[in-house]
Amino acid sequence: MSADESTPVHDDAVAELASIRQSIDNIDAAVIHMLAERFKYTQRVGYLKAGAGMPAADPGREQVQVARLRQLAAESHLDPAFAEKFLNFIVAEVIHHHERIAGGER
Ligand SMILES: O=C(O)C(=O)C[C@]1(C(=O)O)C=C[C@@H](O)C=C1
Repeated sequence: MSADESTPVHDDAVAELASIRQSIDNIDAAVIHMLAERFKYTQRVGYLKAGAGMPAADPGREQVQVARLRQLAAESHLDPAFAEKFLNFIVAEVIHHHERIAGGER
């Protein structure tokens, strides 16, 4: 019998997979909503920094953020290296936005 044929075990697995995928989709939606809020705040920071002549990047602040998120990740059984990469990915995009704002782009 091949794995894709209907059996009680297979049907249970299909139902559980569908249920887990609903939760994954809910979590992905929450992540997108949280990122959208974060970028709204960082846009405000971009205008604030540009108006005050402050540099787009703040490596000292980033060091504190990385240390904090690595610690949180470890406590949550998430790979700290992944947490650091994820933060760096977001912050690089924010710095890009800040530079565009400082350069007069909206
Ligand atoms: O806190 C700031 O100064 C920001 O500009 C925000 C932010 C961030 O996205 O968290 C982005 C760039 C900086 O290098 C540090 C942090």
